[in-house]
Amino acid sequence: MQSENNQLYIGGVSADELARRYQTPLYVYDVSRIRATISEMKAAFAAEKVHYEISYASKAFSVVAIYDLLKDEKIHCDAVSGGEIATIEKAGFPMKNVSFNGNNKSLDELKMAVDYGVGTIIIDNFHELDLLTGLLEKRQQTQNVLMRLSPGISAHTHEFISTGQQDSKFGFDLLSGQAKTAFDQIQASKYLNLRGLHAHIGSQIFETDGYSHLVDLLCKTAHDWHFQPEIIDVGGGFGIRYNEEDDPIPNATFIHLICQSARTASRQYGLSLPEIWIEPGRSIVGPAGYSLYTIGGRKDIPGIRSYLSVDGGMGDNIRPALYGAKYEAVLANQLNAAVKQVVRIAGKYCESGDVLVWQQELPKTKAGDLLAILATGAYGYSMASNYNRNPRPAVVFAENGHAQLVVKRESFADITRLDMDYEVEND
Ligand SMILES: Cc1ncc(COP(=O)(O)O)c(C=O)c1O
Ligand SMILES: N[C@@H](CCCC[NH3+])C(=O)O
Repeated sequence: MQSENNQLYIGGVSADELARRYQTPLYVYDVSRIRATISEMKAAFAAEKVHYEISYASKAFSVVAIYDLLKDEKIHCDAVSGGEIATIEKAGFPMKNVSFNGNNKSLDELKMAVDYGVGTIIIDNFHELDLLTGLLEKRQQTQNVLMRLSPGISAHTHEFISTGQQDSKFGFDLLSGQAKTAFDQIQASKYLNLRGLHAHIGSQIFETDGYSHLVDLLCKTAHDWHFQPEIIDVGGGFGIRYNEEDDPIPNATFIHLICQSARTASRQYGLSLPEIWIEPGRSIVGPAGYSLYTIGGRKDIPGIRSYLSVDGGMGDNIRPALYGAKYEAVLANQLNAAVKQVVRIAGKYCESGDVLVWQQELPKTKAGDLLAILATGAYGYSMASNYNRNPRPAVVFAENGHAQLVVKRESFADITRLDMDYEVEND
């Protein structure tokens, strides 16, 4: 965390100046931190001397500015909806470097992907397989695809963000044999070019075992199917630090172990080492993001607790309410002042569960002070809502002392824009 004169700085710009210029609540990204993470990941792969691709998972944070940055960093990205593809297209991001995941892609979304020339479609289920094959046949066009497997591996993470277990809506089920049936169908189609296998075991993962098992399983499956994959894609999920309870494994360690496992498994199953793809979202943008809020009201309940309310909440960060996620906050305008209180930081939404930090030590605070919640760069803006008709905050990118507004704050006019003007008929 950068600080100067007891003030929080983000990308070389003081939080105070950011709040004055753009108001609060505000999402701010430290752009050089995103670049550093990508460089760290690239260096880890380069050290392994493997062919690889880092495909940023858009769901973590999808706006034009992030794709501009990824273009600059020359990595790929993964989309899961027509809306994300439209945002990627607006950024002029090379479509050949885009993959398309999702467990219920509509025909319109598949058409959009094929029309735009999305590089890789990651086929998830039989319905999609039929839709895509029909579409390509009509157009007499071929498409590069991966197959998403449901590997039956449970990562130790929150149930709602664990995706690799057998009881999951994602991917072709391996254990029941459905995946093999799908594989045969894909291989039999002259419109589908199957480049490899994909699986994702979950998110916010703090151990490496799941990935080693997964790599082994993907290679063993390929071997059993007499298939030499060009690619194995092990998904995303690398855990990050939100508060002091989190002790994440460095991205480079995950990558090293994934590559080592791939080497071992390829040798064991008689495969040439495939290209290794990862799909990290949270680990690329999460630690680089800050949410700035202005402190408002306070409620002290004797013998119970104190609530500090801020001008945002579950509409800009649903994760504490949805997953019980724990964050850490700092008093941005008194960064190093001594701790004087323990408070619960609540939002302004009409829900008791609208909490941003369950238990936070802070210096003495007063209304008007600036609070920053750390590591909110992933699944904050991307999961934001207009609950209680609150406008979504603006997004600012800060780098080398320069701040750039990249998404405008919503106005009340934006909030009411889609409500139709209609005549009420009185009879
Ligand atoms: C298929 C797939 N890839 C990548 C990700 C990104 O995960 P994370 O943001 O934890 O890296 C997800 C989300 O969990 C996912 O479902
Ligand atoms: N939205 C989740 C992670 C995404 C899981 C999707 N596979 C979170 O905030 O942690």
